[in-house]
Amino acid sequence: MILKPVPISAEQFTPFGDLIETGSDPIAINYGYTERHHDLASLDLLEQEGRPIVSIFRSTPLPQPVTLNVMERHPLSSQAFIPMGNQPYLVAVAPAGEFDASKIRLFIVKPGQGVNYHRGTWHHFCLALNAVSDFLVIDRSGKGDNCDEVTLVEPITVDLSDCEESTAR
Ligand SMILES: NC(=O)N[C@@H](O)C(=O)O
Ligand code: NI
Repeated sequence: MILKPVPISAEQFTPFGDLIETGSDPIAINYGYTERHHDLASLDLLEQEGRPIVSIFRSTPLPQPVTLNVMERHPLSSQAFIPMGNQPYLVAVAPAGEFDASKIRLFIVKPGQGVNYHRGTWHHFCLALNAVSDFLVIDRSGKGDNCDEVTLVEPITVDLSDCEESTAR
């Protein structure tokens, strides 16, 4: 199957999680020298005495044409990725619940945008593009098996041919 990514939007990502980006009504703090773009993601990290943790994922781009063979979910927690560099990246998601490959959605995400997968949202592991890319990751440490993985019966080839958002920065 071939999929073309579409630019992510908060509305289109709502079934899967939160889009983390600056908005139009920040709170002025620090004597007006800082805009607080407040409370952007619903973190769900405490299940079964879970502990929120902050990590950095240094991700190497998959060879092109990018081919997706697996999807995963975290049944016990959310997982947030905030890019630390200037490269776009890909996000592949499917609704929580029984995995349905026909419901996979593929997004291209700008360097200034992060994503927070809600608990149980199926997603592909971190998909850097163009260059090795660092992501700040907020997820859960704790008891229990928190990663289910499925292998795609039909791998997905990502078509970036006319995706101007995917070009290197
Ligand atoms: N395995 C791991 O910590 N990372 C994945 O969950 C991922 O979504 O990249
Ligand atoms: Ni994950």
